[in-house]
Amino acid sequence: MTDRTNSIGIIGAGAFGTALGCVLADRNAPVTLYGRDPGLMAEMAARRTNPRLPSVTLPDGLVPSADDSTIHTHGTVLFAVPSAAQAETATRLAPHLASAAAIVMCAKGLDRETGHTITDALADRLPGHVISVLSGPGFAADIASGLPTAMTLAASGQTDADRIAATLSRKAFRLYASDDMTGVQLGGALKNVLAIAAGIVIGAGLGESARAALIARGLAELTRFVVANGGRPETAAGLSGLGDLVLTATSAQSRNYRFGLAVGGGQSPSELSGEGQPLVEGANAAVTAAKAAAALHVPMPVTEAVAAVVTGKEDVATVVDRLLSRPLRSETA
Ligand SMILES: NC(=O)C1=CN([C@@H]2O[C@H](COP(=O)(O)OP(=O)(O)OC[C@H]3O[C@@H](n4cnc5c(N)ncnc54)[C@H](OP(=O)(O)O)[C@@H]3O)[C@@H](O)[C@H]2O)C=CC1
Ligand SMILES: O=C(CO)COP(=O)(O)O
Repeated sequence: MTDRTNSIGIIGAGAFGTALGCVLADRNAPVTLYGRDPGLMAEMAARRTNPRLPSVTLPDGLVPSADDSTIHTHGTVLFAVPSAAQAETATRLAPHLASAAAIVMCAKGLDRETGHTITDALADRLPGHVISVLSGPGFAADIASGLPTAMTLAASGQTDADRIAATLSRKAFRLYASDDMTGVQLGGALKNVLAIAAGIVIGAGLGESARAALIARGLAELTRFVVANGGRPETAAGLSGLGDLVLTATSAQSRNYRFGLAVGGGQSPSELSGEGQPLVEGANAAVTAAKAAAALHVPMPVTEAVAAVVTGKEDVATVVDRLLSRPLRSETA
């Protein structure tokens, strides 16, 4: 029987929740993976596979479940549902959580209602719980296959961050601890926006030199946004900012990048969104971040351009022309 303080539960049986379950589960320390569809969870338990991560066989220690009533048995609970579902998930699960359970928020986005970090929205709904965030470069398929990955685990206190990072780290899944919750989350949200932009650049045939420029200037605006919101520039330069930006702005494994490729190639953003389409968190994040940046007077030309394109207000040619017409300035200004 697993000790409750060491027991891990994962909410959300999508690609990332399943990958985390694969890397964390052990025959002697099982991990429960909670999904909302009882039929799918029963099928996963029987077939030992998840259609959202088809390349992977689920390890013996991973237990698919649709029964929220056992959530109180876990000392650490990972919320691996998309950004837009995090707040409602917290509200729904609050009565089921053990009072001392540590929460790990695993999505990359912003709270759409408030424009703040998602952990702020969780803290309002889960008083008394330590709330942390897991973010950084790591594709679900790579993590689940046991390939080496490194991500950041942030909590508001370094001691909590160190403890939770130690609980969740494995030999090939290395978590670096941080106390910069804001920097880590804004980096994760904005790298998705920039991955869309990088995909558009390549899809529109603008070339790899233009993409390199986009990545560097995108990192500059990501850093400005992090700092304006109270995060640290070195967090933006770390795994959750630069690290994840490099990964998702250069790999067709990224859904945000693939979305950008299709839009750059002429497809309409509205056709690529909604029911049945892959999750693209950067589209909403672009709109939310552009609004927040305007309120803070932080210049974010790439984010504004992505927001204009994904909402159908402007086409790719128009925003590219505008970006190329910006006055020249000092690189570090
Ligand atoms: N995939 C990856 O490589 C990585 C993903 N992430 C982050 O993880 C988060 C989840 O992404 P990922 O797992 O890939 O996405 P998927 O689309 O693969 O899965 C999303 C999961 O969340 C469930 N879900 C959606 N809405 C709700 C809701 N309202 N209540 C309960 N469950 C819900 C879905 O259930 P259903 O099937 O019933 O719709 C599905 O199981 C994102 O924020 C992403 O940025 C982070 C790092 C890597
Ligand atoms: O965040 C990711 C890897 O670190 C996954 O990116 P996508 O959501 O764009 O697929």
